[in-house]
Amino acid sequence: MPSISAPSSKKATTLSVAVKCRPLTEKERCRNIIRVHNDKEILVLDPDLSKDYLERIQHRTKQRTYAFDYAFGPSSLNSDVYKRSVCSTIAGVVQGLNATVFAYGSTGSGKTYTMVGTKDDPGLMVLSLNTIFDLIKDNTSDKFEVTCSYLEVYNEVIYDLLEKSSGHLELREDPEQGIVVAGLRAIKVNTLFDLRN
Ligand SMILES: Nc1ncnc2c1ncn2[C@@H]1O[C@H](COP(=O)(O)OP(=O)(O)OP(=O)(O)O)[C@@H](O)[C@H]1O
Repeated sequence: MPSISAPSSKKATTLSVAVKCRPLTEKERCRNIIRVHNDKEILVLDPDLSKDYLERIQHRTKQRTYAFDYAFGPSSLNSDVYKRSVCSTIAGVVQGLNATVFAYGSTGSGKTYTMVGTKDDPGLMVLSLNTIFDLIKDNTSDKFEVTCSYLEVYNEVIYDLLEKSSGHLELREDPEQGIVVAGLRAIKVNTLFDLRN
């Protein structure tokens, strides 16, 4: 079966990609074509159920395995995602490293749920802020300034989700940091979260 994965020679990377398959809605149950194979791979079944056994074994099928740095199934909590794929990145922020965590996906794919979450299943932004403030509390020698913004890039237009009446934001050039978004320190691609010290 064909599979797509990062080259095995690539041992260290500054970019990790995680996939999270949210629980299916009632309407979607008839198109249940995603299987989380293991903690790194998902299988997308051929949605054309009319294909017979012969076609499938002769690879005349659209069934594909996709590999990621992390794969999470419908029963995974946001805290599982956070612990495995984000937590170590956040710790570096308090030591002066820049880090970006963003959610990308189509409408209704679960980006807001993953980033914001609920009271019972807090999202990555909430868990990150908890970690940041815990680390700051433990650090008695440095002074910190924490800023937070929450942006969405939708159809290539940027919106400030903390100030909905602000309309869309413009990109501007910052001579020191390259492109930044409207002077804010966070970006979001239909939910993108950027942490800078
Ligand atoms: N892990 C999950 N467990 C339970 N429900 C979930 C989960 N992830 C997403 N959902 C539900 O799926 C629906 C769509 O999710 P969400 O609103 O987060 O999507 P979105 O990608 O932010 O959509 P949009 O781009 O349209 O804002 C919501 O009803 C949400 O509660």
